[in-house]
Amino acid sequence: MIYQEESGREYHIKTGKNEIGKYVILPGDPKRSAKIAAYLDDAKLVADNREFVTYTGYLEGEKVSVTSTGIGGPSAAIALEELVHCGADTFIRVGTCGAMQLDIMGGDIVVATGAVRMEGTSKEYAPIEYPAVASYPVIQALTKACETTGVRYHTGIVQSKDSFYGQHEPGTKPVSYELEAKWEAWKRMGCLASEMESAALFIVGAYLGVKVGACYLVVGNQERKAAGLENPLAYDTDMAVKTAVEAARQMILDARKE
Ligand SMILES: O=P(O)(O)O[C@H]1O[C@H](CO)[C@@H](O)[C@H]1O
Ligand SMILES: O=c1cc[nH]c(=O)[nH]1
Repeated sequence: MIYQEESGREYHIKTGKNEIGKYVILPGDPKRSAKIAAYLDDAKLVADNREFVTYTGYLEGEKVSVTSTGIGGPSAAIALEELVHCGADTFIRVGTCGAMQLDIMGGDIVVATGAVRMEGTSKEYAPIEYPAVASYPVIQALTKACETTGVRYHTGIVQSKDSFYGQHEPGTKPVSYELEAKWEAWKRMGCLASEMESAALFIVGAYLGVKVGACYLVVGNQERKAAGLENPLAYDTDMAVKTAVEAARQMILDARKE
């Protein structure tokens, strides 16, 4: 890679090859990295550059890393590419999302099976006809983890976009005609929730031949609010974090049985 440092460290995430596990948990928020690392054994801070904060520790004796991706597809794609250079091959995004269907409440967990590509990054990797799909073993591990913890969860398609305020205040944007019409279409197609990184991660993961899945805390549901229904808000990501960590543990144990 043209910008790799002489030390072998990656240009943006500043990690080297033997510092990263095969399994990596990917929060968006850099402050979430330390919270996730607390669930690993013997976790150590490996690198802290820009939005990319990386810890590496162990689960069931297997090296596992955590790297934050920041907000949006561009930085998430960079993190994924550079982590793959460092030897990682299985990724779990753990994020937050806003629900779109009336039966989904703040505090629930959503597990993505795929993502609508209403963002720019994935279009620089694959033609728009190619679907952004989560990896089946990661989906399975995440749903099993939700069953184990007993959390209320939903599995299905999420929508990834670039503009947070285009989701929440579409009518204020000059392209409101497009944002509002498409939001209605995603809802009618059964999209569960909206977030910002998964489509890029699923497409870059498919291009690189690695496994990627995602789960999210539902912060709130603007559709419930619009319908005049109760709309509890939730900000504590701990259950989503536990779900992602348990899914990683599950995949590590399953790999040993094979
Ligand atoms: O909580 P994270 O992982 O950052 O995920 C969601 O929160 C951010 C927007 O508030 C976007 O990154 C979105 O995808
Ligand atoms: O509503 C939300 C909540 C989190 N992240 C988003 O992108 N949207």
